[in-house]
Amino acid sequence: MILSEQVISDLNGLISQTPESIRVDISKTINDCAESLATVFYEAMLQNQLAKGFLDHSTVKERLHPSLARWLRELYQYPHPDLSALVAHQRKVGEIHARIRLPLYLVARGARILKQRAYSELDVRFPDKMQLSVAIKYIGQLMDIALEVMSAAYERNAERESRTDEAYRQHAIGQNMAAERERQRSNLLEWGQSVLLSIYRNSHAAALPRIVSSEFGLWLIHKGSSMFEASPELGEIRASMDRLDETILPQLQVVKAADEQIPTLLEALETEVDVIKFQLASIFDRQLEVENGRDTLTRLFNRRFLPSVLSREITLANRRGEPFALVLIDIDYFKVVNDTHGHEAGDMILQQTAALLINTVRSGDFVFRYGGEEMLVLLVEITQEAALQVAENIRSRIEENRFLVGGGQTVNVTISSGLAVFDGHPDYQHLIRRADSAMYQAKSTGRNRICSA
Ligand SMILES: Nc1nc2c(ncn2[C@@H]2O[C@H](COP(=O)(O)OP(=O)(O)OP(=O)(O)O)[C@@H](O)[C@H]2O)c(=O)[nH]1
Repeated sequence: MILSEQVISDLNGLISQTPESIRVDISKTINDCAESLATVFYEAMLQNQLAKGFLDHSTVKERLHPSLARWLRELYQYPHPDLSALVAHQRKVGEIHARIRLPLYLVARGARILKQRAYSELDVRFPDKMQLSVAIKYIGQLMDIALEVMSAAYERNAERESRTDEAYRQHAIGQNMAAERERQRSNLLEWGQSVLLSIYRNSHAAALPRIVSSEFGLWLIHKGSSMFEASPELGEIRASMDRLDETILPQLQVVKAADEQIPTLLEALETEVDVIKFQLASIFDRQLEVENGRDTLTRLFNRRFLPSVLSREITLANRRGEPFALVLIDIDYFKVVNDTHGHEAGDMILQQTAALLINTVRSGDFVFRYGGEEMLVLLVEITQEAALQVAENIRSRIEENRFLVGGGQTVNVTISSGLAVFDGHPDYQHLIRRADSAMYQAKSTGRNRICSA
C-alpha cells in the first residue's frame, strides 16, 4: 500500500472510532480558537532563534497567521468533505517546508506547541473525563498523521534539492580548475595593485576598492564557496578579506601620502594577500587532486565517495535482497618496504596493487583507496562464501606477484584483509567497523591472511 492510501485508511479508522458528537464539538472548538492557537504558535516559535530566521518576515507574518488558522480548521473540520484532498494539502505544506529548508524538527516543535494548547482548550470544553480522553486522542492522532504526510513530502523534496545542489557543485568543479586557479590568482593580484595605485596617485581618500566587491571577491563568494564547500581554507580566506576591508583599508584611507604609517599598513596588506594566495593555491590543489573523484596516485575511487556509494548499496541490497561485501585490505609491513626501497618504490607498489585489484574484481564492484596503504573493495551482490573466495584470490595473486620497484628490481608483498558481509544494519559505519576489526584480527594473527567479521 502506498503512503497516501495507508494514511487515508488510518484517517478513516480514526474517524470511525471517534463518536460523531465529539468530532462535532472538536470542530467547533478548533473553529473558535484557531486564531488564538495561531497566535500562541507564532509567539512560541519566535522565541526560537532558528525559527525566527524563517518566520520573522512581515510577508510571512501576515500570511502565516491566517493560513495556520485555516489549516487547523480544515484538519478538524466536521464532516471532512474529502480525505484525499486533505492528504494532498498536507503534502503541499511539506513541499513548501522543504523549499524554504525549514528544519523538520521545527515543524515537529510547532505541532507540539499546537497540540499542547489545543489540549488545554479541550479541558474546558469536555468536563466528562472519558470524552476528554477520546477528544485528546483524536486531536493528537490527526495532527500526527498530518505531520507524517508532511515529513514524507519534505524528505522527497529535500532529497531532490540536495541532488540538484550536488550536481551544480560537480558541474562547477568540473570546470577547468587549472585555468580558474590562474585566473583568480591574477584577479587577486590585480586588486592589490589597484589599491597601491590609488595610494600612489593619492586618490585614495575618496575610496579604496574593497576586496569583497572586487572581481576576486565576487567570484569567491558566489562561485568559489560552492565549489569548495566546507573547505577550512575558505574560512581563512574570508577572515583575511574581512581584515583587509574592515581594518587595513579604512586605516589606509585616512593616512596622507607621506605618512610614515604607510609602509607598515602596506606590509599588513601584503601579508593578508599572501595568506589568501596560499590558501587559494592549497584549496585548488586539493581539488585538482580529487580530479573526478579518483585518487591521483592509484586512480582508484577516492574515499570521499564511500558514504554515497555505501548508502546506495545498502538501499539496493535491501531492495534486491542480495547482500554485498566489504574487503578491507592493508599491505603488510609497508613501512619496511618504504624504508628499504624508498617512497617512490612504495608508490609504485600501491599503483600495481590497485591495478591488480581492479583486474581481479568484476566491473560492477568498487575499489577505493581507503587510506595510505589501505584499499577497500566493495563486492556487489555476493554471498559470504563467494566473497571469501574473491578475497582469497586477491590475497594469493598479491603474494605471487612480483612488484616492480624501478631499476629492474622486483619485490614481494603480502596483504592482510578483513571481510564483512552486509548484515542488514542500516548504518554503513557499522559495516566498515566490522571489516576494520576483522582486518586487525588478520594482522594480529600473523598477517598474509583474511579474517571474516
Ligand atoms: N610510498 C608510500 N607510502 C605510504 C603512502 N601512504 C602511506 N604510506 C606509508 O605506509 C606505511 C604504513 O605503515 P604502518 O601503518 O606502520 O603499517 P605497516 O608498516 O604496513 O605494518 P602493518 O600494517 O602492521 O603490517 C607508513 O610508513 C606510511 O608512510 C603512500 O602514498 N606512498
